[in-house]
Amino acid sequence: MITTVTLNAAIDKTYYLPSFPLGKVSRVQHFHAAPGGKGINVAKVISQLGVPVTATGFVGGMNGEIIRQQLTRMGIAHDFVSVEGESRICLNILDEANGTSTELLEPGPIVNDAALQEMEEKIRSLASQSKIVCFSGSLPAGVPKDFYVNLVTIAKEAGAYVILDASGDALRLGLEAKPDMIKPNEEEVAALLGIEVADEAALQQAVETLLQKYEMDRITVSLGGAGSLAAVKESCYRVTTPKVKVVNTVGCGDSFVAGMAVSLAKGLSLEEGLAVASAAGTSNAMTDQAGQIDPEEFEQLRHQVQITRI
Ligand SMILES: Nc1ncnc2c1ncn2[C@@H]1O[C@H](COP(=O)(O)OP(=O)(O)O)[C@@H](O)[C@H]1O
Ligand SMILES: O=P(O)(O)OC[C@H]1O[C@](O)(COP(=O)(O)O)[C@@H](O)[C@@H]1O
Repeated sequence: MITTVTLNAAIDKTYYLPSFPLGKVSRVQHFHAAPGGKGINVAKVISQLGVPVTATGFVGGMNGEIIRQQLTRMGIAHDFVSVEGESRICLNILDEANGTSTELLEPGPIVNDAALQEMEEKIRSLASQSKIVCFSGSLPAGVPKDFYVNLVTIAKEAGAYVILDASGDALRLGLEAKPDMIKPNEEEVAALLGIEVADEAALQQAVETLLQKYEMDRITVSLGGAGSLAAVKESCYRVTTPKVKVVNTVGCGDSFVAGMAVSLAKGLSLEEGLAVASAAGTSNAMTDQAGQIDPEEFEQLRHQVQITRI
């Protein structure tokens, strides 16, 4: 089993607008709402790839109930910790005229100490039944900035392979617990080392430094439509994804993480894993919803991904 952890679960709402003029009234004709937040998106794609997954995290209020109900309807197992307050809504406004995506992310509920303790116990129990545990996304108020250190440590002690996909302080501090894999973007790599990443050679060097410093198994740096760069102890790879018609890129990173988790759970090689992860990310970019892939397209894309050892 794979466990995904979303400490700030959400309802991801997407408004599809022919145009989005600022300071004007726009009437929304076409919208979509689904359980989201990074880890839940990861769970949705893992499930679409046919691997058993359990989603956990904090949920609260009516939105929390909707998240639980919708995941049940999707056939995704879940085991959340309830908190007071309301789970957030994350709004993505797609302007179809100029192809822009504008995201408005609510802060989410305030988590108390009792819920933090309950979460630690939940991770201990789920990680002991899981090959892979994916921690994804931002921390809601009340969660200490270094909480991922506790959770990553617990999951590793329970014997799981740990993926951490976060940013800012949550990632920087979480690294102290030495997760097995991270999936930063270029900016996050630069921020972690406090450097400027001028070109791909500098990025490769930065990634190798991080890999060594935090004794990780692998780092994949996602580069949007330009693909990704991946490093393990002995080698580094440049991955190029096919050019496609892009509809909505929200959730591409989560789909990539889902592909990586699935390939690790199945014992695939890093190169096979990169093909699966990249194809999942690209397939998500071609759909209008975050955390969704088209199985047929995914299969085709998987064979079109180009991986070069650098
Ligand atoms: N415009 C795009 N065209 C094709 N593939 C994409 C595109 N955007 C993202 N992807 C795929 O999804 C992966 C993750 O996307 P990325 O945007 O880098 O992550 P994040 O959502 O975390 O910023 C990329 O490495 C790539 O494989
Ligand atoms: O938990 P965070 O970091 O606030 O991010 C939440 C948002 O990230 C998303 O999961 C999208 O993430 P990516 O596009 O980076 O994959 C949205 O669905 C969600 O609204």
